[in-house]
Amino acid sequence: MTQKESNTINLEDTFFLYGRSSKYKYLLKLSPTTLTITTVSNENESRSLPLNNVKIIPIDDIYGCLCMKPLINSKQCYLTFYQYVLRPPQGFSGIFSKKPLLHRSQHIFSYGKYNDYDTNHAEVIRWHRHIVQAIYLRRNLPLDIVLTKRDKRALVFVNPAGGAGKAYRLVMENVVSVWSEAEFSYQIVITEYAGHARDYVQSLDLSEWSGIVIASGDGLVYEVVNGLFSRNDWQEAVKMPIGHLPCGSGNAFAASIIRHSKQPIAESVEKFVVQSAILIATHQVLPYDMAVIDTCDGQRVFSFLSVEWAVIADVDCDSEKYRFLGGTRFTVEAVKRILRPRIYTGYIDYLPYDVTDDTVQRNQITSDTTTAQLHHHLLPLNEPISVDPTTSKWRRIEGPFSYVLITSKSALSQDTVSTPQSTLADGYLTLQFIRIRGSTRLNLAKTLLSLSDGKHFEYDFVEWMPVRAFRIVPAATDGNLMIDGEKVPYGPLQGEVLPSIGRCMGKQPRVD
Ligand SMILES: Nc1ncnc2c1ncn2[C@@H]1O[C@H](COP(=O)(O)OP(=O)(O)OP(=O)(O)O)[C@@H](O)[C@H]1O
Repeated sequence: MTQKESNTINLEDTFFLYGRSSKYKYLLKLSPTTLTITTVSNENESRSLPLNNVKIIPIDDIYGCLCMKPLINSKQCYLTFYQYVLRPPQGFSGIFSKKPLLHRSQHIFSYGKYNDYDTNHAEVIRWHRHIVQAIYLRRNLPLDIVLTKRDKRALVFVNPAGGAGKAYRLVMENVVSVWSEAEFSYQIVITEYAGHARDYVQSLDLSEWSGIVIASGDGLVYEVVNGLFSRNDWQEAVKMPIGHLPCGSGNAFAASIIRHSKQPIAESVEKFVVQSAILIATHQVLPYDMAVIDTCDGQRVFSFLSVEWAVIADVDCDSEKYRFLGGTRFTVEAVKRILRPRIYTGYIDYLPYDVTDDTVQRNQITSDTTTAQLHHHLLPLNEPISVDPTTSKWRRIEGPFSYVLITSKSALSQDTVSTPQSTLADGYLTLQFIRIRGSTRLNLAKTLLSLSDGKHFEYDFVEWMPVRAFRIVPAATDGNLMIDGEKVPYGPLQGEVLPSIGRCMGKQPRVD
């Protein structure tokens, strides 16, 4: 926020709380960062003031503000603030848990200082404009977006097949009201077939939209992201901010974005959707890492989440038949896999992450860069990688493995923390694996159970490291390999991190 812009946000006036007796009035003071509400006695009444008569609300906790007309003829006008804030659990739930919960509330104030409605209305409109401006400035959006996208709508893809068919209802019942409170403008497109969103973004006029929101699971995010990369102007297209409403059975992107902001993930599906809707409406534009991946059938795809092999790929892929269970499908399949573990033979080559490797900075993307050129360390997939320590920085891990996961984000679903230390843009991928040693069943059980809070990294049989690039070479000809939860042909597969190449609708953690 520039000094000039923030100086304009300074208002002070007296309001009444809607629906309450007029024994108190409320002095509202707006600054660029806070709204202060001071309760004062109404001069016509001689009442004592309540304790804590000053309430300071950070602008970061206000996600919207609306100006409303009275239903009946009146000179008063109303100003409503919508607030979303972490607070200790209250009432019955507070007995069992002290974990703070996100709470949505509204404050409706009436204003009637002047004798005519029009003057009061003009004053409330002025308050509304300044509050909206304060919320907007707190978002600290990049200048190009402020200059070109301020009044543009977001394009929202809703997948009617997503999340066991619940995506559309989740949006209508939980998102629409929040977005009207936040005055977030959008247009919904309901996807009609698998691949529709991908086709749609390939010919999208980028200048017409402020961002793209996906109301589905990670599958539709993958489609949209890869659709953007397949455009001739992919260099511009991948800068389009992507938001995720977690309406699928796997919602790792939304979970990783919320984890990055250091908010707890709301426990019910509906509240998680509301939490994401509020974050999207008030989002900052954050960069995130991706990976370029070459598969054995000659395809090049772009991953925003993970590469899975061995048990983790089996659970993700083979749980598809339990889609009707929603997120529980992963648990059901995991139990089966622990009881009958499979062994994956082969090896993994990797290039360790080295902070002094500045190839990425030296090779900036220009409008001439093609997606085929979008790597610095990969060889053609059929060319062997030298792992001779005297001549090469690449290293090899020999299998067999029971568990292999490579991630660029922290979450693998809303209740799975695969890589606890990951932020959205670390600049590296995290390779984690379990070699077949000791008791495979017990090790897998401990690992899969600890994924709920990311504590599996504490077991010494779970090995992990940050890598710049990798190549998985399975020895067998059949098995499961998944990219961002999508099955890909089984065979050698390689990838390299693309630091900060994507942009998402997220929030930096609060510094209070
Ligand atoms: N109208 C549609 N009918 C059928 N499939 C669709 C439609 N629109 C999109 N799809 C496809 O649905 C697939 C599943 O979506 P997504 O992953 O987003 O949701 P999900 O419920 O979490 O599923 P999963 O957990 O399997 O990823 C996507 O690959 C997408 O291509």
